[in-house]
Amino acid sequence: MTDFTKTRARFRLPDGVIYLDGNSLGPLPAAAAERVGRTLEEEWGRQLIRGWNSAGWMTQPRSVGDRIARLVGAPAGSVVVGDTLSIKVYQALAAALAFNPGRKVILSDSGNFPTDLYMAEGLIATLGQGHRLKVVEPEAVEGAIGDDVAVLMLTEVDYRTGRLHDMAALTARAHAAGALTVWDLAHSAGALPVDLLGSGADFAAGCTYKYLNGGPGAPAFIYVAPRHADTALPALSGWMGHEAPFAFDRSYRAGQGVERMRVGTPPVIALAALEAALDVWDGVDMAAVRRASIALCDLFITLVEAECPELELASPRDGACRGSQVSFRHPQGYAVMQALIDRGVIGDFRAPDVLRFGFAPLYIGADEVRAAVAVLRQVLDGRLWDRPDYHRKAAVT
Ligand SMILES: Cc1ncc(COP(=O)(O)O)c(C=O)c1O
Ligand SMILES: Nc1c(O)cccc1C(=O)C[C@H](N)C(=O)O
Repeated sequence: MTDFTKTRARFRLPDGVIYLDGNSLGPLPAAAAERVGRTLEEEWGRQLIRGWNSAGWMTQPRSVGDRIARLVGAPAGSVVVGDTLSIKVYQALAAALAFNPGRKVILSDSGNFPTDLYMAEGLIATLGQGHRLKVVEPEAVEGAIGDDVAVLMLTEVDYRTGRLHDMAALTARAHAAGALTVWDLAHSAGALPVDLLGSGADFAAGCTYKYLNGGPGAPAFIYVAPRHADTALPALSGWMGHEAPFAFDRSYRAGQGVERMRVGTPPVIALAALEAALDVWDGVDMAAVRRASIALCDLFITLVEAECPELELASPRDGACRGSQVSFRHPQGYAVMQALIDRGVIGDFRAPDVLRFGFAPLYIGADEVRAAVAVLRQVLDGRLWDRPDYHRKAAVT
């Protein structure tokens, strides 16, 4: 039984804040500062270069990968950590395309996060082999999986609306059509149970700074299905993915299994913060997280629709079809969100008009949902959003 009052106590959240933006950046785990401090003082400070061996820095990408694997339904040894999600999407897509050389279409949807589509376009240009990115509406994906598709590349949970794709069904459909799959789990890992092995996914990648709470700039992870791990082509053939990095061979030989998806030096200090964040997940049951997340999101929808009829639901109503976030539209969405943030309710805004609220049961409960809706009601009733400074867009929204 997961006790969410205990997990809540393991985060440091400022007083007076209701944090509904863990779908963009998770909060600070209370143990992170001490853990990072230890890496700085005891490991870097005292062990110096010896830390690569004695503090386990060099093997951390795999050991941390194994801890994430448990949370996304992947076997130990199939996940490795490093780089950014954009890089990991590129690597996964490149490897998937190389398995299907006779086909030229990468199929994705308009709900995908732009960086995934940009990286696909960049890869297509680099390869120069006549590939084409086909982007359809999310509802049209299944019907668009034809015999020209090399790779189906999707983000499981839509960053704007929270709409959830059926990973197992779409993967099966892609495989039946002779395509491979690449799944972006940015809004899935730590948000809902993911069954990478059971769904048959070929490749997946995700970030650790959202629901996993690894901190700003925390490294990404990549999953390679065990059946592909020793043959997948590592497009970014950096020395850390080499079979023997310290042999300093002139020629590249891909490392064993998922190790070949490593590129360069691991971000040791960021990995220390991520380790502290993953400690909170030890013993947490993803099924319990999912139940609590759906209950919180359902409560939020019910209260907002009852008390704030000027907002229009932009997320699926059925919890089973949604990630762990709820979005509403309002023509003055940006200003409304600034007014909320000023009053301690932190969500975010996605253009053109989406107010986005993430619900992470590890540190958010029903009382906070009720309090957040009461503040939202005040902001709308009093037109508290109607202030010139609330309309001036910041660089990062
Ligand atoms: C679905 C998705 N993919 C990728 C990214 C970004 O990846 P990166 O860590 O490279 O900035 C995000 C969010 O920033 C995202 O929501
Ligand atoms: N990665 C981010 C960043 O570096 C700055 C600000 C926001 C982000 C995000 O993660 C945004 C997020 N992927 C989204 O769903 O919009």
